[in-house]
Amino acid sequence: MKIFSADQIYKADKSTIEKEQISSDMLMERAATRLFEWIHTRLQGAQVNIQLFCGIGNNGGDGIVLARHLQEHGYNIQVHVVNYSEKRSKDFLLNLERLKDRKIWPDFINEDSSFPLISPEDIVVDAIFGIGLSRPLDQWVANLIGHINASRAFVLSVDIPSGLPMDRPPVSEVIEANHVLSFQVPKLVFFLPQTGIYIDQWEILDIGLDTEFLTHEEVGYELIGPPDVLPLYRPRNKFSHKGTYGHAVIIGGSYGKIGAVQLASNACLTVGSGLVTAFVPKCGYHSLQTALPEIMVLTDDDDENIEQITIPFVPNAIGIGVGMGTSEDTAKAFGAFLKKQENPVVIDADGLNLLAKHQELLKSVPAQSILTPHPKELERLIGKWDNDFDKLEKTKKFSSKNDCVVVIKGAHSITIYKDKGYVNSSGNPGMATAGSGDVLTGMITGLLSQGYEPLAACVFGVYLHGLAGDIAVHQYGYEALKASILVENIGRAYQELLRPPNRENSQES
Ligand SMILES: NC(=O)C1=CN([C@@H]2O[C@H](COP(=O)(O)OP(=O)(O)OC[C@H]3O[C@@H](n4cnc5c(N)ncnc54)[C@H](OP(=O)(O)O)[C@@H]3O)[C@@H](O)[C@H]2O)[C@H](O)CC1
Ligand SMILES: [K+]
Repeated sequence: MKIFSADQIYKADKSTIEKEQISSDMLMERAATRLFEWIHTRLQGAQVNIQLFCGIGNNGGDGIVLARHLQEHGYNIQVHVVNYSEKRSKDFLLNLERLKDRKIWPDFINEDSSFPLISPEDIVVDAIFGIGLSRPLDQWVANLIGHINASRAFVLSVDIPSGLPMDRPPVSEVIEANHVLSFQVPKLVFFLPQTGIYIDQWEILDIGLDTEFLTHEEVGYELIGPPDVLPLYRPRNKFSHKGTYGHAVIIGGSYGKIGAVQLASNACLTVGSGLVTAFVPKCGYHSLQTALPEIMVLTDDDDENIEQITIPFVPNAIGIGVGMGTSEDTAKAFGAFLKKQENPVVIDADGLNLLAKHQELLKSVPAQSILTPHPKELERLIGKWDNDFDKLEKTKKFSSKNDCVVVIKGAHSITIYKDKGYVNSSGNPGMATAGSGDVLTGMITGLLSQGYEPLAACVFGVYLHGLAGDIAVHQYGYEALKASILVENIGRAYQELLRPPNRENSQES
């Protein structure tokens, strides 16, 4: 699903209005009707106190229209206009008049007003600012937002939590939304660590914006869910054999860190690589052969570290770096190995740390290779960033310059290739556990080995990894979720992804 910028959303509005030959207030009516339907379906007329805080722009206008619908259906409402500017939008004013025609007179909150009491049992509709926020809030507006946050009432935000800009981190107070009803498209800020913290849950309301525009407009980011990953899946062929699915090699490990290679190799095999060989220092031989009878093991001459990498065949895919250590000898072996590679490789963990330490090695990384850093590893590679948005821009530049795919691991892992980002939607906090990244590296390597293109292997692999975690969490809970359990659930994740839609349900919806 595409993620649009504020400018693109305004363009989509304009295009819809022109094509359908409707007025802008009709689009506002449509948007607010969706809001009303969402609330009405859930509340079914319940006499809970609903306090609507409306700004003076179109986000506020949505709130005012919603108030009218709620009142017409007998809900118990209080409407507050947050009077932060004299520059009221045309559709806000129009709908304010319509509200007054129905004998609903909002109270106006100004700089010197006292704030209304909000009980924890109330529902707050936050329609103060939408995607038009362009500068820091006046102090009294920030105070009002603080007052709403302190109320412990359920807060439903219209389009985006008020105070949250679309393209940079906030500098003042932001509504902490329990639920965001966002129009038509998800917003990038929902998925970034600095801004996603203001949102518990979000949902898209389809307000019928021009599909032609939405389909053809190029975007910088996409949100990846099942409809995006399913077309990437490569079905198995009846007459296939293990050779069809490639021979992958996982290179890594050092004394005390052989487990990382075990997890990655197991994940690589479980995701479907035909054959898997692990290359480790000698100390890893017995444990790997015992733990994973299906994989083959090659060893370095050294007992504890990798000092020379020799693979006596040409693998279909290589994942390198997990548990590998960063000793000088390993760095030399890594550098020499990279120079010999022609096909994309997957580089993780200490492989990334070595690249950061010896930046001259970057030119030996084959085109379209995959780098899977967590934020600290990314910082070592690309340097410090000012904020999450800057981090993404810098990563895009790094990816373009070095022709590599970068998977920024996190709550919503983002795969970057050149000027495009793919935001993952699966996964949960239980996956923040030792070895989770090793499993991902193994999975991506296993997908590459089966013939997935590098970018597809990342987007598909990251989603499947998160889905395995989402399935596992039902049985284990967040705390007890271990990386090996993720591997055990890769098969179920495939099944879940490929499960045909329930026909009855799909007919109803
Ligand atoms: N397609 C859709 O998604 C539709 C969305 N709708 C809703 O419209 C809003 C966007 O409305 P807009 O009027 O453009 O912007 P806001 O309501 O967010 O803000 C109103 C104006 O406030 C000014 N502004 C910005 N920052 C501040 C600030 N810190 N303090 C005071 N004032 C501020 C700014 O105007 P300026 O000219 O003064 O810069 C804003 O324009 C969207 O989120 C949806 O809720 C439509 O209803 C239907 C289609
Ligand atoms: K809002």
